[in-house]
Amino acid sequence: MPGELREYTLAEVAQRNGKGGSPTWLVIRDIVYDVTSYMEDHPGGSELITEWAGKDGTKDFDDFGHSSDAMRILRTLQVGVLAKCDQAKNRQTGGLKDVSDVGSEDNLLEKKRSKRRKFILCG
Ligand code: HEM
Repeated sequence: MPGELREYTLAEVAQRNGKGGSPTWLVIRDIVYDVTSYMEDHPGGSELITEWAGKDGTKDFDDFGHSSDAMRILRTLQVGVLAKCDQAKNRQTGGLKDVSDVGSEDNLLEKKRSKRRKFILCG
């Protein structure tokens, strides 16, 4: 569908880690970004981004407390969204901000759906 963003698994993102001529992708809050063209312009240096190449850099990105300018640049670099199954995995490994979410009905439903998607998308 036009305008709809492709889903990528963490494994697919990991293949775009800037090595061997691949582009540099990273995940921030379940969105997949291609930051290849921005690396050299990054005020914090390219090394900080390289550290998170092919991975989920949400925590470090947030820890710095980037400005709305940074968010605006980020939006222009979006290439996709993280596959739902991996979003769930991220939450289980500490991405979940609010522990009260864990047992909610929505969350359980989402977990069930995620399991199904896991089978389809993430093997
Ligand atoms: C995930 C890894 C990242 C880390 C750890 C990180 C860290 C930092 C740090 C430490 C600075 C401060 C540099 C200084 O003042 O000397 C900075 C600035 C900045 N970064 Fe990042 N950064 C990351 C990714 C990104 C990405 C992906 C973008 C945008 C596409 C971005 C955009 C900016 C901008 C615009 C600034 C200037 C200050 C501001 O407007 O917030 N950063 N970053």
